Amino acid sequence: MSADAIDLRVRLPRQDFLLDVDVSLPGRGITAIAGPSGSGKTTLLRCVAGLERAQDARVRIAGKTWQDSGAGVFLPTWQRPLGYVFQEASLFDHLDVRANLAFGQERSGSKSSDLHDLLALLGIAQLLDRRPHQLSGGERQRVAIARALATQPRILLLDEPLAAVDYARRREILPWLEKLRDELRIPMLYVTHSGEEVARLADHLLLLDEGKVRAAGPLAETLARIDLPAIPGEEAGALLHATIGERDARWQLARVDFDGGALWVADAGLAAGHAVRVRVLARDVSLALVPPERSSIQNVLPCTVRAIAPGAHGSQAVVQLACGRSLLLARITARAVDALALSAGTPVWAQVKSAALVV
Ligand SMILES: Nc1ncnc2c1ncn2[C@@H]1O[C@H](COP(=O)(O)OP(=O)(O)OP(=O)(O)O)[C@@H](O)[C@H]1O
Repeated sequence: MSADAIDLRVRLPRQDFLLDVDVSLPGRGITAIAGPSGSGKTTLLRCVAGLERAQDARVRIAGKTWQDSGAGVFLPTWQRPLGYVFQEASLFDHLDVRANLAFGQERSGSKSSDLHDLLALLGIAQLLDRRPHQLSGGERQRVAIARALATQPRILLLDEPLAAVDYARRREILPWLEKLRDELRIPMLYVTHSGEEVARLADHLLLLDEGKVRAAGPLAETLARIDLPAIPGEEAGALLHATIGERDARWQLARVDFDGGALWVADAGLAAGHAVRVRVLARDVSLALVPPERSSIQNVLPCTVRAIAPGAHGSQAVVQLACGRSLLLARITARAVDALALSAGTPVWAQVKSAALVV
């Protein structure tokens, strides 16, 4: 474990629920915390913040111990350098944006030059004189994030920050969150129910189920596991980290290159060299033992079967494929697995019917 890792061991019993988590998370980037309703996501965040006092817990962030029940250490919330962003931005209505930000700054004694950087990072410099009711939902959340960051925290905790924002505003705020992920040096724990936000923002995924860790790992690797349920409400599928390689103006397609091959996807106007994420749903991948010819499916990748698991319905199977160092999932019928005699190690051609840039 690296020195700046987030080390969480929390045991918190409640009447009908036990949060029992022991996990080490990376000290950089966004860790999405997902799982069914009531699985303990918010409770875990509240334990990190010290808003919930688990009797049996160890919380270490950026090399500092915030809580260690064995050693009798429990820092109260105000002594934990953290930023907390809720579903509804909790700004002071009687203060303008400038004063709201100053409130966060005074708490930490940070400098105005830091604030200048924050305004640019979140694109809110032109909103300083407005009061919260004069902001859109997306702008309010950006100000709430800036205020949380103005305290110079060592970690940013976000509890479904886009859940109360409508679809259009969500699309507007996502690029800012991407920018934060790429430019901030502190880690973020990001609770969400949205597969879209996970695919777009997360570097790492922590999946909770009934208070326990169901999985924790790098995003692409974890999404491609066949022993896990997909994120609740989302379809199973893989995520590829890729780069725009070439654009075909005539057919409005872009080639994305990843470790394992290349796919043509709808052109989103991004220039060659741009890093992108590509989502490939399991239901859009079929398999063949020989390279298909004269097919309408033009994205065909040589792969090797890594593992096969039963699908959600008895007729289905999910096949995990290695394509270079990337992983794909294919959902096919159990009968097709039998007919093609697929097993771990079988070389196959994956036909990708549809793949989309996550933008
Ligand atoms: N203050 C509380 N007192 C007692 N039980 C609580 C309290 N808050 C939450 N719970 C229970 O703890 C469990 C975990 O709740 P939590 O809010 O952490 O789940 P969650 O994964 O964040 O859910 P959701 O996705 O619905 O927000 C649930 O069974 C919930 O009913």
